[in-house]
Amino acid sequence: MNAELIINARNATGESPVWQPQENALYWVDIPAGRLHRWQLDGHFSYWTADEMLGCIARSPEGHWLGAQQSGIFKLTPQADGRLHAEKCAAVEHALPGMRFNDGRCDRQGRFWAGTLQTSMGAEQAGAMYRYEQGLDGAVPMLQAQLTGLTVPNGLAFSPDGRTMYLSDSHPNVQLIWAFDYDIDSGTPHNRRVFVDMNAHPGRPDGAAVDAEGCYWICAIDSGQVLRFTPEGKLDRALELPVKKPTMCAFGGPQLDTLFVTSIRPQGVDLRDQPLAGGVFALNPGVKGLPEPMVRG
Ligand SMILES: O=C1O[C@H](CS(=O)(=O)O)[C@@H](O)[C@H](O)[C@H]1O
Repeated sequence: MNAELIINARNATGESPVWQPQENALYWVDIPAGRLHRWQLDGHFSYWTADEMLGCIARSPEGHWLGAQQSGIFKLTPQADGRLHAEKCAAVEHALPGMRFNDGRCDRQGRFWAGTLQTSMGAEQAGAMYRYEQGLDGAVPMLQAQLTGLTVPNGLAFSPDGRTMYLSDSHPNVQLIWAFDYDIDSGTPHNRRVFVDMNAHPGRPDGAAVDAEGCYWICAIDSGQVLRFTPEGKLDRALELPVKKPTMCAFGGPQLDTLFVTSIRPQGVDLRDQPLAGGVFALNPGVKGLPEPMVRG
C-alpha cells in the first residue's frame, strides 16, 4: 500500500478534493459539517464553516469558490473568523424534502455541474443533475434539471478533450458508471451508455477523476480501493487505502502526479480496523492528472 495520510481530518463525509496550484494547496469539503478545508503543501491546515451542508466546490478565477449546498449554488468567500460568506447564485426546486447537492465539478469549458440526492438516500431516483453557468437570466436564476431519475449521482468527470462526460449512481440498486457524448458548445450530454458495471467489481462507484491519459479513476466505496479504468472501460489498476470508504479523488501536487483521496468516517460503527477513516490520503498513481477547470467567468 502506498497511501500516505496527509491529514487525519475525521471527516463525516469528506468529498470534492480540488488542487489549487496558485496556493500549492488541496481544498475539500466535509458535506454534513458544511466545511471547506485547506491543506497546504507546507503542512498548514485551515477550515471555514458554511450555514448549509456543502456538497462540492469549484474555484473561480476571481479567487472565490462556487459551492453546491442544500438550497442552491453559492459564491463562497472564506472569512478571517472561520465563517464562509455565502451569496446565492442560483436556486433549485428539489423533487422531495430533505435533498442536498452531492458530487460535482466543472466541465472543461468551466460550466459547473452538480447532482442532488435525498439525504436519507431512502428515496430512489429523486436526484438530478444541474448545470450552472454565469450569465443566466435573473438575479438568482432557478436551475432546470438536466438529467433526472438518479438516486446517488456521483463520479462526474470529463475526458481530456471534454467530449465525454462520465457519471455514476452509487446506490446499491444501481452501481453503474455511464459515459455520454458531451457537446462542448452547448454543455449537453447525450448518447448515454454503460461505461462500467460496478456490480462486477468490488465496492460501489463514488467520486472520480480523469488522468492525462484519459483513464478514469473511481473511488470504490466500501472496498477501500481506487480503481483505474481505460477509456474502453477495462480495469487497469487498483490502489489500496487504509480506509473502507474512499469518496473522491483529485490529481494535485506541483507536478499533478499525486492522487489525493477523501474519505468517510462512519458514525456508530467499530473503527478499530480503520482508525484513519475520514482522513485525506495521497497516493502515487504513476501517471499525471490534468488541471481542474475553474468556473467560467
Ligand atoms: O453522503 C454520501 O454518502 C455516500 C456513501 S454511502 O452510500 O453513505 O456509503 C456517497 O456515495 C456520497 O457521495 C456521499 O455524499
